[in-house]
Amino acid sequence: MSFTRDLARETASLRRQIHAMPFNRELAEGQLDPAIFQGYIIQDAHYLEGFARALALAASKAPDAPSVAQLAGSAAGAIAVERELHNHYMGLFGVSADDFAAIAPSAACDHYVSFLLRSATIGDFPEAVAALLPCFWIYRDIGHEIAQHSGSENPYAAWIATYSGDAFDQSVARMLDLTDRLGAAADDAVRARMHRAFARSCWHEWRFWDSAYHRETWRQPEPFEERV
Ligand SMILES: Cc1ncc(C[n+]2csc(CCO)c2C)c(N)n1
Repeated sequence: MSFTRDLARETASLRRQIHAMPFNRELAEGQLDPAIFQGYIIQDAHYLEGFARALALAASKAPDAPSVAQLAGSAAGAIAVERELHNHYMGLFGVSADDFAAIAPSAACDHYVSFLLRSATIGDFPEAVAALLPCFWIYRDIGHEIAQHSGSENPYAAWIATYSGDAFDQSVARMLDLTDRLGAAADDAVRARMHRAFARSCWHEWRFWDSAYHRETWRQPEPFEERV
């Protein structure tokens, strides 16, 4: 069995739950509250920049030139493709660059990005790749599943088309292939770290949608009077 099949089997339950999340079900039906999608897309723009940085850091650790080119290319592609998608939706919702700059990353976004950056800096190359994989793989599966039963009149059609398109499929296939090769060459200790990093990122994907759906903000302490 390939290494990525193993990863899929271990995270099957969480991945099924991601498909069943109200965010994704309502998005598929075109019924997702635009305010929720707006909050999501703003957080996703923050996420994307951190994700591209993590890809670029991982690229710098790659053991061969084709892998450097693949990951650095995905970093550039992530910024380009997603900027287009985000500009489309931010324009539609009337979110200006200043509005965006005034909204800080959510706790879920910050946590996910920090995890990816940590994996790409402190982790070794296989671990970094395993942490980066769910972002590709889960979005492809969600994109395809939603595209199967969603009409062109769906307000989220541009988002759905991005993640169910051929160009994206190809970059996911390359990432799966790289992970399989790394998993096959790894010893047990490295493989265990890859499994852990992959599962943690799958959880972060779940958390990112959950937090967007509930429009979560940072918890703050109650204000209190200082006694002097
Ligand atoms: C939280 C979150 N996770 C994954 C993606 C999907 N995604 C973002 S960049 C990229 C690589 C190539 O474009 C992919 C697949 C997202 N948008 N938001």
